[in-house]
Amino acid sequence: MASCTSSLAKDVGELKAMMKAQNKRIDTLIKHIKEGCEAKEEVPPESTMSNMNPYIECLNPDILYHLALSTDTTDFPKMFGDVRFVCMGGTAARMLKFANFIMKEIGLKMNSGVKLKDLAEDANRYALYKVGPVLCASHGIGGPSISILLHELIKLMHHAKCQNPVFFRMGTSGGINVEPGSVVITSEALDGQLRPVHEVVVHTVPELRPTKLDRDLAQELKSLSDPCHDGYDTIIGKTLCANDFYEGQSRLDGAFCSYTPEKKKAFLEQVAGQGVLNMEMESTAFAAITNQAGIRSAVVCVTILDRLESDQITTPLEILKEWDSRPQTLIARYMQKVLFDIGDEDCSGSESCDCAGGDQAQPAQEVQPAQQAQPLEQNQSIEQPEPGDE
Ligand SMILES: O=P(O)(O)O[C@H]1O[C@H](CO)[C@@H](O)[C@H]1O
Ligand SMILES: O=c1cc[nH]c(=O)[nH]1
Repeated sequence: MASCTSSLAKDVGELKAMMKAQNKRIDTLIKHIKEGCEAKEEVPPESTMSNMNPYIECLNPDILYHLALSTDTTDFPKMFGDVRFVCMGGTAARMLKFANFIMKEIGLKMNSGVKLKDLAEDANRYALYKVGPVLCASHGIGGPSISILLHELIKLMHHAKCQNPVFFRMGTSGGINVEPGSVVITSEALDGQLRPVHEVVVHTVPELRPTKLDRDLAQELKSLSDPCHDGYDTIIGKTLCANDFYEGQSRLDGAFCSYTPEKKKAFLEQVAGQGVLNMEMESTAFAAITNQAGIRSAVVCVTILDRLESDQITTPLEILKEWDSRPQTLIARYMQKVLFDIGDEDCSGSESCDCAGGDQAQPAQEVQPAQQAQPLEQNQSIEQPEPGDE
């Protein structure tokens, strides 16, 4: 009964938020109608990506090889110009699951019988789904894999003239002295030598790029967790990013092992003593590359074991699946907040708003009509069923 009531309350809250967003949009449209045709058509500004390679402008077309997208066959501003969130995770299945989940969470629908289309399927490398303002991409395993994807996604953002997109990595990790199933939001990503850098070797010379993540974003994400209600902890701490799952993470169960169990224990205790809560394999590249492009970003990973207890992952698949969705739930809450939480706007002068001015909460950014409870439009990942398909 209690859970039914709280689920209804959540639905009502979401519907109210969506209606407020609709009302705000209607106000804008009414204003435009009043201003009539005198209003000039807005030219989209350039993207907000910083430090872009100047030679990109010489590429005609620019081919994003690993995504099978090219500027001569795709209208990037039309197709991707509305993207506000880019979510990345290791596997295609996770990202498809997230794309379907976030669709519902932000009030979008597809007709029954259609399914999401992988926009990068022709390249057979990464999966790419678009759902309204959310782009979801799988990045594979390790720094080189996520680095290639980030180069191409940032160029995609640049060509599409995207404005201030926020990037997330939603992953799994090995916790250190952390209850399995907990969610860790990374405060600082450290490499295998415990340096807060991502090393890129250019012309034989190692360049060290800082792995800066957005502190405010991490705090805001944490504020959206609710350990009592969620049933698990969400904590902020350092993440060790290794170049390998086995020896790179001091496991004793790889094909080779050059250290003793005592050395392993000492290493894990040493890093835990330095504030490291978990280990995974992409956070340094993700943090450094998004930082270089001036993109706000966060790494949110569930811990699937406590490395002080074991190396092998023995948790049943069903439980792992549920844990896998925990970072997704938190990130979805953030997106809902940004898209719909417009409770404190002063709507006293509104022509369509029925609230008596200001429940608390953050000002929300405007939601485009195509992002509200409507069928997805043409620039989304929609695949029509084949004749005869269910
Ligand atoms: O769960 P994902 O996103 O794949 O991330 C973690 O899992 C992989 C290793 O199993 C590494 O890529 C590590 O970073
Ligand atoms: O122990 C773990 C679990 C998931 N991913 C990792 O990189 N390490």
